[in-house]
Amino acid sequence: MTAVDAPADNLAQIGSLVRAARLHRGLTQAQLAEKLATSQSAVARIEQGSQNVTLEMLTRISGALDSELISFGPSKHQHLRVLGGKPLSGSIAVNSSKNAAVALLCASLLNRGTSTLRNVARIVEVERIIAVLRSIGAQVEWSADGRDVTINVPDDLDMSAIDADAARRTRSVIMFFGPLLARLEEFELPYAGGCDLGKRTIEPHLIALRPFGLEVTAKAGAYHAVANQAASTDLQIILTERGDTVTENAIMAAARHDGVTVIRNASPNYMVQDLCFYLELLGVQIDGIGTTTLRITGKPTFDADVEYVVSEDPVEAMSLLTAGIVTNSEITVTRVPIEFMEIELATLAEMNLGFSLTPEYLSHNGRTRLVDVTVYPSDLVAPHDKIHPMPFPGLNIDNLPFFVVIAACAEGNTLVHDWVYENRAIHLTDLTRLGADVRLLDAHRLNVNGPTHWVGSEVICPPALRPAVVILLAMLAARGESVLRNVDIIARGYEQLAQRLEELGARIETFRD
Ligand SMILES: CC(=O)N[C@H]1[C@@H](OP(=O)(O)OP(=O)(O)OC[C@H]2O[C@@H](n3ccc(=O)[nH]c3=O)[C@H](O)[C@@H]2O)O[C@H](CO)[C@@H](O)[C@@H]1O
Ligand SMILES: C=C(OP(=O)(O)O)C(=O)O
Repeated sequence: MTAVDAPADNLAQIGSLVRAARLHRGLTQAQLAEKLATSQSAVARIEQGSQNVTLEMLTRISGALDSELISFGPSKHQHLRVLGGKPLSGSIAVNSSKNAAVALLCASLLNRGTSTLRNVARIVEVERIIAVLRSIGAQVEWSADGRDVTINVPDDLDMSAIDADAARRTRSVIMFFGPLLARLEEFELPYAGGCDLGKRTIEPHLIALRPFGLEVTAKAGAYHAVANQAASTDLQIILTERGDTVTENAIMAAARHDGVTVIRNASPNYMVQDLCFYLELLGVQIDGIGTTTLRITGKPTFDADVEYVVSEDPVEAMSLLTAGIVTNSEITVTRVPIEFMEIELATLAEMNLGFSLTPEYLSHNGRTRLVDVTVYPSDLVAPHDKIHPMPFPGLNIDNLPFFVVIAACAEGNTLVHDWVYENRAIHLTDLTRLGADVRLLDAHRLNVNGPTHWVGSEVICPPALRPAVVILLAMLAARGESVLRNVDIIARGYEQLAQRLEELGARIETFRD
């Protein structure tokens, strides 16, 4: 039987599919191994994407899990059928964050020792960065339970072997610039991609990294980077934008810079804090974590075996709370990183949402403050003022789309202003297909008139992560049957979202054409 000689990215995707289907069936790796007459470690390797699998094995796995894992011929997208209009109940925990995980994976390039990242979300964005790391020579392994990742980076990286396809499908790969500039004199990175949110510049990254000696020219399909001497030992970096990944790039460059770097207008957002906590474990001294001015004392080499537990995702917290709010349910979302949800909750309080919080407790990283939030059925009203995002501390840019579906449930008129992305607001007008009155005033502003009498409908998933989830959540509110087509993009940022919502009582069925 022929082995599927697939690129690492595909093997990782097959592994993720196997794991998702196994968990959906409620089987352990050992139970699946028994059905397949193989060992648990073989199942673990398949799920890690670290083993070529035969077509025969794939067919057997499909049979054992009663799930079509691969199809031949034209690709078959995944769709969701939702039977909505029913209240949810129960409790659900927030998963660890996509944006911290990708930053930490990029930062592991700085370390010569073993970096173990615990509690990593098994999502496509993470798999893509792992595929890129593996392609240039890093050893990246998932633990048997699929929660932890260990990374070992060799002294010599082979940038010519980079998995350009995986790299081009994520924007996060731009965070290779910061750690690589201290390791390599010259390298190329494919142009970074991501969701369809309109143009996203990398200019602030190039400005921030220039004082460290990085010079970048754009060539056909790739950035050509040359690392020169840094401008001086002590550096002052003033960011032109308080962006998250640009701050992370500057921090990673500063960590390896032999001197003191002061970064001003830094983003103090959650993923930046996670990155700083990991670098502290590596021995980098960072003053000002959680503020807009960071003072970093770098080190030319790192050779430490470190473990870091990734913190909880505020955007997933917002997504799960929204599921409860739009279905007018009482649900509890546990492990909410409260520092990054305060403004969202204050805005929701102004909209008359009833909710309660437990006392704070610490995340497994020992640093991030968590609470459990219970939301109650409420008669929502539109806020007096427009809702708009700001770099942290402000209403999170990625949480804004959830306020559109919430505003559609509220009595009155809400203006939502997404000044950040050129092309994200438009995707939310798909809510009109489910009965909402959402009008695009211009590329950045939406007028939402509620409350909505939601009705089930069929919608093709927008090519943007958060708007896609917003449509799914509106379908939970909509009476009758809805179909959301081509939902693959949701797996970029959410692990098992449909299945986890089902645990709250949502009725969602996954199917393919
Ligand atoms: C992997 C990761 O961590 N991704 C997050 C990160 O992406 P990332 O850091 O890549 O975000 P971008 O650099 O694309 O910034 C988003 C947009 O905001 C604009 N901008 C940003 C800051 C600012 O002070 N002024 C300004 O105008 C940028 O020009 C851009 O249009 O931050 C975004 C904004 O929080 C989030 O949506 C992404 O989920
Ligand atoms: C825009 C987002 O992420 P990225 O930067 O990965 O595109 C997001 O998470 O909504």
